[in-house]
Amino acid sequence: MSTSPAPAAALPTARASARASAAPAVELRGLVKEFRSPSGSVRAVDGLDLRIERGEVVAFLGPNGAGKTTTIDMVLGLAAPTSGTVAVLGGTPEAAVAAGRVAAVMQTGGLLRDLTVGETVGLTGALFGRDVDPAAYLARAGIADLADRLVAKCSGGQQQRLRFAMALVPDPDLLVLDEPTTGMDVEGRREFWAAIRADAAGGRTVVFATHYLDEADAYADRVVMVSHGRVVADGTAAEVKALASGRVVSAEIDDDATRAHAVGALRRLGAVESVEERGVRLIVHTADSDAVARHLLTATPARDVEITSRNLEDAFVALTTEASAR
Ligand SMILES: Nc1ncnc2c1ncn2[C@@H]1O[C@H](COP(=O)(O)OP(=O)(O)OP(=O)(O)O)[C@@H](O)[C@H]1O
Repeated sequence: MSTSPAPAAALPTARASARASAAPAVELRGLVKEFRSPSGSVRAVDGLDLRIERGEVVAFLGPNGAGKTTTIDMVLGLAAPTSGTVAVLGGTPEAAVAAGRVAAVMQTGGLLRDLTVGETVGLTGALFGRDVDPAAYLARAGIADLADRLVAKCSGGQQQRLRFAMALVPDPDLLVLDEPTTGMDVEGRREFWAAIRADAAGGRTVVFATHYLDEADAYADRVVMVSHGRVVADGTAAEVKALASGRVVSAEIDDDATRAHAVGALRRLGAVESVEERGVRLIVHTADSDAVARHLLTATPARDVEITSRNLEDAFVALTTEASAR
């Protein structure tokens, strides 16, 4: 009996075949950005290391002022790092942008209100020296029916999908979106992300900044959580949620020496993230509240034991607050 080799796995595009051997889409090493002002200096990005492979859809998540936009500006070559390095598709951001290999969808700007949606895409093609068929790009952005509408008459969500259509014109390897759905209603967000995900299925690398945990959860393969200019969590949404979805166990131990001994023992228990003392009360953040409660009740004279859940938002605050305390 003869055997034939297994067929090669189907690759959606030539882009996908280039992935394995190619340089990462983004590689940030020891990235620092300081802004100086008369009132002192702000370290917006504080030693950020991040490697994004080709074809990944990555959410860059963080509270206000975490450094998301500043990092994105450096990836797009719009700002220079104070120190550290930025490599995009194996070269400088400027080279990648000039070659049309990186495109961005920002929150505002970039549109002329008196043009129609179709004319806007046509003009974008002209800027790249290409005669493009706007209808094809509008269809991919899910706004084929808006070709003749004036930009000024489009809703915020429709304008964002138009920015997305424009970003597709150079067929970039890397698409960067900075808080693209801010201000959109639920339906607008869903339609916007459906268009992005459909496009990313072809192998394009997508990096987006957002405040919305649910958006990162639903649409990203990987979530990078930043706070105070540093990465505080990095993994799949499920992994980050698992990190974030612990419980808080608290209890009181009156005697100082016994409490200090209990703190040490709790820190040695598996699945304990942190132990904090507030007066006689111990506050324990943990992924295994049963084990912590059992320990407190059986191995210590703890009383008034309480177990409470942390929701994702609480956990996000906890993770980002821990980062600022370090
Ligand atoms: N040009 C600038 N001059 C001085 N400080 C700046 C400048 N740009 C940003 N910052 C500061 O750097 C920090 C990070 O800002 P950045 O806009 O990158 O955060 P962000 O995570 O994008 O926040 P947001 O979610 O609010 O958009 C903030 O403290 C901000 O005030």
